Amino acid sequence: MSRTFFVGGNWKMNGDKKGIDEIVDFLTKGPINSSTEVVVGCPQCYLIYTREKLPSNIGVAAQNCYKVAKGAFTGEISPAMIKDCGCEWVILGHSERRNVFGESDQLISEKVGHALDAGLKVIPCIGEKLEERESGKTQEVVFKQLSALLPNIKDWSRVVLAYEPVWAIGTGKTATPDQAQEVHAQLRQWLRDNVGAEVADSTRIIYGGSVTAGSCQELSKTGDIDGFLVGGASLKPDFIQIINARG
Ligand SMILES: O=C(CO)COP(=O)(O)O
Repeated sequence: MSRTFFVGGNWKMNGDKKGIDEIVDFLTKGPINSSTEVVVGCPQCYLIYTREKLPSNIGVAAQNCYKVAKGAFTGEISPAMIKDCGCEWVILGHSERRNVFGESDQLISEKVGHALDAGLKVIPCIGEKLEERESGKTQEVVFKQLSALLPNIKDWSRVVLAYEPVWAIGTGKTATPDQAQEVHAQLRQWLRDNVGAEVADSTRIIYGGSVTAGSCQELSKTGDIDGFLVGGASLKPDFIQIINARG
C-alpha cells in the first residue's frame, strides 16, 4: 500500500506578517514535489492571512482548538471557526500542549473527536519524554496515548498520526532512523491489532523532532515513516528540501 508522503510545518508561536510573506514566497517558488502533501500549522490569528496568501496545493492547519463548536470558553477557537477561516486541518495534542499547558490524554481525545466530527483533518501528536525512553517505557507511553484517542476516531482517513519524541523536539537531537522506525512500526502494528489491517496500512505516521534538511532523507527511507512534522526548519527555505526528501 502506498501512502502519500506528508510533510507538515509547525510554526508554533513564531512569525509575523512579514515573516509569513517570506515563507509564502519560498513555498510558492518551491519547486515542491507534487506527490507530497504539504500542510503548515500557523498561529490562530494568522489563519486567514496565511490561507489567502498560500497556493491552494498547500494546506493550512491550526495548532490547537477546543472540543465544542461554540460557547463561553474565553481564548479558545473551535473547529467550525478554523473551517470558516478557510482551513481544513488542526494539530492536536502537541507535546507543548501536553507539557506546557497540561492537556490530558482524555481532553486531547475529545478534541480530536470533535474536530473530526466537525469535518477537519487532524494531526494528533504523541511521544515519550527522555526519562520514559531511558527507563524503557517508550512503547508503553505511546500506546497509552494512542489508546486514549481510539474511542473518538471513527474516520482514520482524515487522521495523520505524528510521533514526536519529546527529547527530540527543539533540541537538535533527531531520533536516528532506526529509533524512529522502531516506534513507527510498533504504532502501525498497534493499529493493525486494535483497529484493523486497512487502517494500519493506509494511515500516515509522520516523525517530528529536530528534522533538518540534513536528516530528512535517511529518515524518509525507512518503511514506516510517511513524512515529517517540522518545527524550526519549517520557517526557513530548507523546508523545501524536507518536503522533497523522497525525491
Ligand atoms: O515539535 C515539532 C513539530 O511539531 C518539532 O520541532 P523541531 O523541528 O523544532 O524540533
